[in-house]
Amino acid sequence: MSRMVVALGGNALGETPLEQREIVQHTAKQIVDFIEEGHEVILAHGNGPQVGMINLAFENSAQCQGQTPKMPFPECGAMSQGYIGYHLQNGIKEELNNRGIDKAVTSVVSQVIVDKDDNAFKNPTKPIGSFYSKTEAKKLEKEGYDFIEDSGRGYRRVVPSPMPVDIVEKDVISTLVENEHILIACGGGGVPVVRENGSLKGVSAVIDKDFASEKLAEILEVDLFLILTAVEKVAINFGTTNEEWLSKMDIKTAKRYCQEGHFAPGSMLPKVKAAIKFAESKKDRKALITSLDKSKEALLGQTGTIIYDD
Ligand SMILES: Nc1ncnc2c1ncn2[C@@H]1O[C@H](COP(=O)(O)OP(=O)(O)O)[C@@H](O)[C@H]1O
Ligand SMILES: NC(=O)OP(=O)(O)O
Repeated sequence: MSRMVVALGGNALGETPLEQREIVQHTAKQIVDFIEEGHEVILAHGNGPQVGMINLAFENSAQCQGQTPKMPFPECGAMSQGYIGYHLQNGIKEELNNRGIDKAVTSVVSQVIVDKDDNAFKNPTKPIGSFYSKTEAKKLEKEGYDFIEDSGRGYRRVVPSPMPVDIVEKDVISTLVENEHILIACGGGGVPVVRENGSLKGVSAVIDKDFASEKLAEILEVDLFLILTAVEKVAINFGTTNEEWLSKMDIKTAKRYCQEGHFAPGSMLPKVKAAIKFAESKKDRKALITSLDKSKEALLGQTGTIIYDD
């Protein structure tokens, strides 16, 4: 048995509300398998497509109707946490009930402190929302939005993504975990906030959920940081004829591969960097990157990519 933070990627959630509810049923089964095996699970999740959808809906509505207020970005992030947490906690609770397991499942709307002087505010890198064609992206750039090409999958809007410094609700999160609640926290990387004159102020950004989950994993002193995404393993020379899928990387090798540019920024690079950060935070800590569907085999050491301190 181990305590683990599980970071869920986009493919564990889906894009539309209907799709998300259906996909989450499948995700919940895998998560409850971990719980049934005796693991203590704390879930974090992404929100790129969802926060983009919420923000765009409010912008379109404000333009067309003139009745809906413009929704600030931190509020959009908080809405995405509530919306995804609602589906996840119900999906997991239902699966627990089906298996006769009596455990409480709770989502905590989490705020994550960032540094107001983080360079990320000058250089937007975090893809949000859906994919656009090059022509659509170029048109929207003229309206003031920033776009990047995302891992060969099309163009996506990007927003600043500062690094997490601390988690505001860390004490309540720890208490709930100690009391054996199944917890969903730091959804979408947490609502980014800065401290200003003794209060918290939301800022327009999306924190990378891999880095926020890593912070959560350190605070909760978990044994394993499990990053679940669309691929079973991490590759070097990804998408080329020399592609090589990796079963393990020690920290030094992983850092070298990062420098050599093997991992795409905004997708695999933050996962590998977060995994390195966790593995080097304390002796014997390791991170595992794999897909949701292969996670059981990966926990048995049969697949996935382990990042460890040798
Ligand atoms: N070196 C690499 N090895 C494996 N996958 C990579 C690599 N570089 C980029 N990727 C892409 O990164 C994707 C995972 O990132 P992303 O979809 O942004 O994550 P998330 O699961 O958090 O939503 C993979 O599905 C793959 O297409
Ligand atoms: N906040 C965040 O990292 O979301 P995605 O994982 O969906 O990009």
